[in-house]
Amino acid sequence: MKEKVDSPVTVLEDYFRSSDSESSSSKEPSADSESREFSKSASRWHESREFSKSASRWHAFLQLLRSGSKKQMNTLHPLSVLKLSKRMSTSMRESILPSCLLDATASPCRSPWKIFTHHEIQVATNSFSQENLIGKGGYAEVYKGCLPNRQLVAVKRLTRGTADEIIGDFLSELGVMAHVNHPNTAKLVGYGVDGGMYLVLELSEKGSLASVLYGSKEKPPWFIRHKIALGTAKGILYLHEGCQRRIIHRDIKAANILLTEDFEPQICDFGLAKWLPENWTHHTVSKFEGTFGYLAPEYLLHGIVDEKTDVFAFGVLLLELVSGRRALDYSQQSLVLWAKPLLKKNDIMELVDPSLAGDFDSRQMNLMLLAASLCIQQSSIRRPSTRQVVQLLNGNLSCFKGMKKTRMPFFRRVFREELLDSD
Ligand SMILES: Nc1ncnc2c1ncn2[C@@H]1O[C@H](COP(=O)(O)OP(=O)(O)OP(=O)(O)O)[C@@H](O)[C@H]1O
Repeated sequence: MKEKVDSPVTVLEDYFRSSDSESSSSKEPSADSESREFSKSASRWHESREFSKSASRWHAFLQLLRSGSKKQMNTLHPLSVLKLSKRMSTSMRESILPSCLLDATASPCRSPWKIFTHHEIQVATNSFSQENLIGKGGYAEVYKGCLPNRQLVAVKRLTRGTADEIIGDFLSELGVMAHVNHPNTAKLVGYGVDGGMYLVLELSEKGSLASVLYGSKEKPPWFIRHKIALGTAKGILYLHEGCQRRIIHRDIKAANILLTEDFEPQICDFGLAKWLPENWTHHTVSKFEGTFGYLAPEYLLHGIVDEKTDVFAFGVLLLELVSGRRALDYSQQSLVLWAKPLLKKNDIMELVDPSLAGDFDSRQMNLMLLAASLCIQQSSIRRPSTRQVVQLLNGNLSCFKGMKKTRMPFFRRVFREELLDSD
């Protein structure tokens, strides 16, 4: 339907006029209690920041592996394996890592994921034929595959770096993928460690959001863009708050949002994901990784990683959904720099993708632009939490009550008139 376009701030205006007595009715996504159960007993492995160099930790790790308890093996945190593995020589790794991760033919531990032999993967992907190649990133090639039971899968073959780096990247991504379980995260079917490192995922029929937004002539209509925005926000909220550990994805972007047959978004590519202990405010990384166009200023300048890193990238993704423009265009112009002055002027007609031809729900558009402008704030403190972003996209503005008090200067500047109304 075509509707009159107001400004994103009119959403707040309406809200502040009538909301003080109103209580929130929106439902928050519930935490995934199953996945909390999943690694309760592994939590003792994560009391410290890093698996330190100390021999005692190695000893504990070896004890756990040797104890042979299936329960303990199943709940052993995959990250533990990675962090330890980085300090392992190949021969040590071979001698102590669960054999199910090293030898597909001799697996004693039962897992919900299938372990594929190289032959099975070759058959499924038609020997990695070029026709089956459906994606290529900086770290991997992704092939479409068909299993004997006719299930369609995506086989991610890790390609970048030395053998040890590939094993590290593989264990890292496998660890996170094996841990997450949400409708808006990609689904692991199994893995292979024979003749290479392979992650086998459910195939996303529609490919990635990037291919749908930029690679096809038929641009997605508004209701699909809105569904993708909300589903992606819920997926990120699950990573930040819903699963056992705080997970920061660190590479939220259109190419990492897969789409199912009915355009349900699924976050994929956990290759850069970081687990943060509960009591850490943030983590600082020295190695620069991620995708230009989506990087938060504090990450670019100081390597600071926390939930707000993902919130910033999600703001860029919202701008892509609204404008149909890439985060960085062919002349390397930043979408954020292009959009900021337009957001400030509320120049919605200039911001919105012309291919929508004005066909969108104006309230949803206002909410999305408001969410985008908050997410791409320069200062990470001023960005909303992912929970607030989900609330906002759901049309629930109650979170602004708190923000109104705690972040007055910002709100005075951006929503001055609305605040006057509500006061
Ligand atoms: N399950 C899947 N179904 C369909 N296509 C997929 C699937 N997984 C990945 N792809 C495609 O392959 C591309 C690359 O995958 P992925 O992002 O995991 O690789 P990567 O090398 O880790 O990328 P990056 O350089 O962003 O880190 C995706 O953008 C997507 O187009």
